[in-house]
Amino acid sequence: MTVLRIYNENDPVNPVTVTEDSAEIATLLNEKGVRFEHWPTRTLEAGASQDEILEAYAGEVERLKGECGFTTADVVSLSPAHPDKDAFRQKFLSEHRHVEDEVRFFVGGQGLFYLHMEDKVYVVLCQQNDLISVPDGTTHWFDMGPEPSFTCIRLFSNPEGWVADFTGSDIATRFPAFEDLVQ
Ligand SMILES: CSCCC(=O)C(=O)O
Ligand SMILES: [Fe+2]
Ligand code: NI
Repeated sequence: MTVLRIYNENDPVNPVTVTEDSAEIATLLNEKGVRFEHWPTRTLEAGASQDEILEAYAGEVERLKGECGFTTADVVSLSPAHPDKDAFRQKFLSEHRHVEDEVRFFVGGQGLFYLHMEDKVYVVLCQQNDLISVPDGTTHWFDMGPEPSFTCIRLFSNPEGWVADFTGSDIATRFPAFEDLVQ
């Protein structure tokens, strides 16, 4: 179940809001310009290829491309067996921003997005069928946990794909990690 926790940036221990109500999560995120939707489940064979996944969700991907001007889409998938899972986890675990919206659709699995917006940190546990779009310039980080298990469709308008501008802040080290929040 998708969960949203909202913290004051200076108090990573006591969230001011915790909700599992999808409609409330969407409302609270939309208020900050963060798109949050549930897409329908599309039937996929186990071990489906990137092209098969993108084909299955072609309708939604084309809609977002049309609405937001994205030009490319890819699929990122990690499992606990991935030899570089620790390096991948660290790559996203430092606060950064992008010059374009960060759009992620969870075909399967789950991951934690930490959105540092004004004086709050919105911690969103995204799971299967969740679509989140983090507005360009929003400082954020992502924790896939010690045993990552997710498949995400990513949409880009930047021809260079995933480019991050790290803020150099250590705020991510002060907030609860995936294993602290996800059972
Ligand atoms: C699920 S992709 C990992 C998250 C990400 O791309 C990012 O934080 O920039
Ligand atoms: Fe990012
Ligand atoms: Ni959900």
